[in-house]
Amino acid sequence: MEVTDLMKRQRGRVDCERGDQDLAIDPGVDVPPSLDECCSKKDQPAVTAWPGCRIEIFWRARATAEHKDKNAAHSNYRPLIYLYAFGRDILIVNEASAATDLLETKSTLYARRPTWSMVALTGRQDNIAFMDHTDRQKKARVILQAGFNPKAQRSWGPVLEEETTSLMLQMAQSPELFKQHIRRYLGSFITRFTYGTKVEDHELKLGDEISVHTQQALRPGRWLADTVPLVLYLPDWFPGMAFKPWARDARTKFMEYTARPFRQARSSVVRLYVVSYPTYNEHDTKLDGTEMRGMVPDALNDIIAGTSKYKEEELISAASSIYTAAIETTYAVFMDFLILMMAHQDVQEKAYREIMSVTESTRLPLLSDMAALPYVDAVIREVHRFNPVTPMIPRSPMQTDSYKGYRIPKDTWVMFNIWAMTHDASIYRDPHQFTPERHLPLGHESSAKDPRDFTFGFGKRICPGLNLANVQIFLFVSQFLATFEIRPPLKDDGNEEEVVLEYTSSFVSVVSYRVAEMRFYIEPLLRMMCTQHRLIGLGKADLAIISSSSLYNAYRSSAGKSEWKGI
Ligand code: HEM
Repeated sequence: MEVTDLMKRQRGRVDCERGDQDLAIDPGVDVPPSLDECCSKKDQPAVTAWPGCRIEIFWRARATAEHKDKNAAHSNYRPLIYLYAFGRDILIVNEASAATDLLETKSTLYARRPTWSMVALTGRQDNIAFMDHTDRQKKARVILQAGFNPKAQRSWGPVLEEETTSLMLQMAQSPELFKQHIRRYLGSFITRFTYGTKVEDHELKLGDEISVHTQQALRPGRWLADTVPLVLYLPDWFPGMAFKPWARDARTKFMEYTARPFRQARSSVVRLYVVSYPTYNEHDTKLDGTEMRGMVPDALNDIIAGTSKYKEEELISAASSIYTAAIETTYAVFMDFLILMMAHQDVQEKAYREIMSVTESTRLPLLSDMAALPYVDAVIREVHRFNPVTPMIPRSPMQTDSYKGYRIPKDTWVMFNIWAMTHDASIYRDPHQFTPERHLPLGHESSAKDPRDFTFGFGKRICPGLNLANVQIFLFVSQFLATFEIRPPLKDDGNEEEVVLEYTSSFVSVVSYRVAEMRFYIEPLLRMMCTQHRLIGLGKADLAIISSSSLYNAYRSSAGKSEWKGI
């Protein structure tokens, strides 16, 4: 059972033993109910746990009082849950106010991630997301934030607009390959942004592989080394040590993926200097400029010229942290959006009409249209809320802490349950309903809290790529809606299938669907129709307006076969 699963589906009976110590509790202060009481009360939301683990449910009385409103049926979460599992203390924080108290008010204390043995074994120790909150980590974050912030967006925003439009065209030409098109679009933009180079197919494949490795490395309970670190000293041939060669392979691939483009960018910067300044040495401060543009070559320029406040190692950390963090999360949001639109045709239609009222069917939406598309923005917020793609944010206090009378020992894995926060009925009425309208102000009622305040994290380690993510999601969503209609697959009797949503329980979570994945993912897009006024542009400089009805006819005549080239 995964922690993410545990938190999303608190069903079934508690399977627990009484622990011999109240590890996280200061005696005499607001003592929680005993385990026997937790396990025997019928009205308790039962918690599924790992066999043999001890479990305490904190603040039962307070939580019960708070959940008395009419949405209480949906609020199955206690504010804090303590688990002892995998040989460590785990505290699950379900309540938004507790997250704010710990991660914003005590932001420095909680600015650390827990340690995973597999992070170092797979070579991710210099990745911003897993490093301690050191000077190097802070500076690497600043490099990323500066690259993605709204000011810098002026340079990459137009490029992203064009690349999104090209993606729409590619998807219209071969809709059955839509997943590959989306991953290539995400991978190619981020590589171009980071290193200033084009992404090759084998690099995309490698990038996908390292993303899978990262997710596997982070799985709680999967690795014996997380629970028994001593096994790290056993030889490979020892029974149960198969994870070691796996980790070595993951590490080699990760190094290949991150070190090679960095070295390439570096040697290109240096080469240029050597040509421009034959007497060049690395400490030459007269150097300026390189033809390669991107976060790494630009920063290297300054570092080599001695005009930067950053070191090369900080840049390496920044650059090597981007790919998995950016691609998997954004891809998951795109997939959630497609599936949710398939399930909610009325929402799709409303958003489409709003877009058409702004673009008047003459062009695809651009970033300058963002403010004029409040319903599209509401749809995006609701997609984030409905299935936060990083449902758990892990942190660990640097020192033993005390919170509302409870002791949280140093090194406890504190898991912030974002899913519970975005499904808290006291913040979002009918949280299990997909309702974009909740994000629009109505009369005197203000709109619901922006779920992105939760889904991008908190405090000192808030996602540094959130501006890029917001911009890219807006472009994808608005251009997709302007171009395509997303419908469920057809059953044998010709009727549309009912859409039943499920979730994957991976570290980055995606809404999935009960029918076989291929059929589910491909069919709705095979049935894409560009209706009369939905037009596709090829990019600003070279705008080709294609009659959408001719696209549709071409599609019909080819009966959706993969060899169809569209236009
Ligand atoms: C929808 C898209 C995204 C979501 C939902 C998302 C969410 C998150 C969350 C929840 C965290 C942990 C924050 C915390 O501990 O409080 C995080 C960290 C991070 N994200 Fe994102 N992210 C997204 C896109 C991106 C993009 C596009 C980039 C880079 C271009 C990025 C780079 C990072 C990095 C480097 C970290 C680690 C920060 C640290 O530990 O200090 N993310 N993200």
